[in-house]
Amino acid sequence: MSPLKRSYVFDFDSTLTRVEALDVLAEITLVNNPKKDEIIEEIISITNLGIDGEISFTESLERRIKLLQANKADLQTLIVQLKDKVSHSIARNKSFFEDFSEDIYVISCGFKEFIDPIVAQYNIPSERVFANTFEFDENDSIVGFDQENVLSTHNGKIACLKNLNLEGEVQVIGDGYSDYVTKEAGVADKFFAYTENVSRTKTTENADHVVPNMDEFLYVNKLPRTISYPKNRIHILLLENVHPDAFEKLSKDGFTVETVSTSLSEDELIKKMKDVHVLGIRSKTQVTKRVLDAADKLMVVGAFCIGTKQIDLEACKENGVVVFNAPYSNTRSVVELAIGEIIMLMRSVFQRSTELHKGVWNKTAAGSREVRGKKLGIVGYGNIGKQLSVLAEALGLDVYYYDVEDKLALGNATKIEKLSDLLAISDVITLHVDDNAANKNYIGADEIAQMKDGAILVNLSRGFVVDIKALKAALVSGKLAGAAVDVYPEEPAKNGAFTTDLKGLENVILTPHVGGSTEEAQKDIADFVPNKIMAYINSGNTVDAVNFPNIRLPKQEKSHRFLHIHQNVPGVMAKINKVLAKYDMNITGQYLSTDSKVGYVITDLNKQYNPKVIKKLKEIEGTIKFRVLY
Ligand SMILES: NC(=O)C1=CN([C@@H]2O[C@H](COP(=O)(O)OP(=O)(O)OC[C@H]3O[C@@H](n4cnc5c(N)ncnc54)[C@H](O)[C@@H]3O)[C@@H](O)[C@H]2O)C=CC1
Ligand SMILES: O=C(O)C(=O)COP(=O)(O)O
Repeated sequence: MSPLKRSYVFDFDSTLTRVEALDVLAEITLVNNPKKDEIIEEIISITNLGIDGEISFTESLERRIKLLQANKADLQTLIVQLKDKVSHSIARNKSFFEDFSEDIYVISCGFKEFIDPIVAQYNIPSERVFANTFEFDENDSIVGFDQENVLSTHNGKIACLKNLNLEGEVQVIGDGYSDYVTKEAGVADKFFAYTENVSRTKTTENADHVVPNMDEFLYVNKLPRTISYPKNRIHILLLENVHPDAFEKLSKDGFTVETVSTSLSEDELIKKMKDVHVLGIRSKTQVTKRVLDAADKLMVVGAFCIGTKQIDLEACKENGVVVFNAPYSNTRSVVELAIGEIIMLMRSVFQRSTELHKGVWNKTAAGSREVRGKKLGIVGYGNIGKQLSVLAEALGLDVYYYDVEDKLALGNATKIEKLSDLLAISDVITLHVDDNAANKNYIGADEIAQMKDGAILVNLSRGFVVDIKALKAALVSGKLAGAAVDVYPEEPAKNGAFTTDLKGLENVILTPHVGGSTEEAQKDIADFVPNKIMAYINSGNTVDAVNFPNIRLPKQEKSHRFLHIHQNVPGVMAKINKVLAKYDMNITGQYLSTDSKVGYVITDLNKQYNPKVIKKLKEIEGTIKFRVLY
């Protein structure tokens, strides 16, 4: 059976290019006109009236041309600009236009003078471009257009297509109502509403398919494409009020992104995970084995924070799910809050403030001390502990630290070998250990007893690190002069009611886990984590993954990329390469990295592949996940 003959009829403005060409021409011709903005606004509104069918197209064209005051030289400038404004996914799939050139037509109510040179780059010859033509006067000024051309008239595209009488299935791809009506009139078999640049309800609600880009169009039609699976089909779920920049960035890259402002319970999450490819969370959402087992399509979890113990990292690995976090973005914010709280506690500022709020003036120096010269004991000298060390020293604090790992002292900080020694000498103890479960109740009654009388405790790490009952007892008895607590053993999934045993105690600063909640930190995280997610989804790069072998293989031109995640058992690589050899595939790059449980291999191949090879690779025993990138 011969393959179905198809003709592909593309619109030009806002479909093949990201812009309406006459709007761009207006920007060029009106550059020095004091009424430029007003006129451009008028042109845009006339353009839209015409596209939506509110006024006749001829009228829209006449009115716009009059306002434009353009000439031939302006058209040259326009062409140069339009060459840079081809729709991204069209440019990405240039080979489709080259390979299917004979079946591709452009029917536009724009003008051949600027369309021809743009689409010629895509191998579409002038004879398959149907559009209007300008009329010029003796000074090369544009004074009108060829009124005989059907495309200058209302519903001109219908007449044009009818005249062409194209063979086979006629598919029209465009963003405007005038494109849709070809289907309605029966001269097109299928209408694809193209929404990469603009989405018009009147067009999308009537379409056979709404295609957000060329990848989706090619996917729906089972045509060759540069991306094997259109990104708009990749569903990203962002929980816990992740900064909106993440939504922007990921949507702009073509993914379908859904946001939820709160965390979700295990059962709620399980219900949602069926169609989720990428999950973004912060410190609250528990990504358990049950959640992962319900998430067949899941490829990545992005922790938009530092801590990752809320995620079952081993189960992720076993399911071939890569986890990224943002290890640095919010560290400075935590450090600044710690410094501020240490000063506030040393000065008893919250007591004085609370008294005054209640109408009591209590001017006193009792229990109010400078930080200068006091001993600060940092427990956990990691990314946060180290930065705090430097800033605290600049304030005149005498810095000591204890870490289970051998960490180099920054500045004049002094390393202490035993926690008990650090507890005994410090005026302020601040906790910055990691979220490892082994740190549960790390600071309990015994440790507090070892602290100086009247010392201060700050916890911005994890709630379970401190035994809250022991802390309360020490604050009530006066053993400790104050505390700042940002994190709690149990934290709510969303904003609202909350209580803790520490509520109501004097000189205790309570904050709702906001150590890393600054605009700067959240913005930076919303840049950092999406970059990691995109690098993995788009090219297979796992550098900086917290649970996975780290690989980056530079992109190679004109190659296909296969990603294979498998159990790390002997012989899998040999089997992969045997399958590739059997199907005569030429490997141009291959990189394998393993850890004790999984192996991850990226293979680049420079030949068209037989689809059977994919099936065979998926069938290899021990395969966890397999993906073709391009
Ligand atoms: N309150 C908030 O909003 C935020 C809290 N955090 C929490 O802050 C903590 C520290 O973060 P980073 O400095 O980025 O982590 P990190 O991993 O860079 O440093 C942690 C350090 O603690 C040390 N450590 C672990 N257990 C220890 C123990 N029992 N005794 C002594 N040292 C120990 C480690 O060796 C490491 O040097 C983490 O728990 C993180 O989740 C981080 C950001 C925001
Ligand atoms: O980065 C971390 O580990 C934090 O504790 C901050 O978490 P959050 O993003 O504020 O839920």
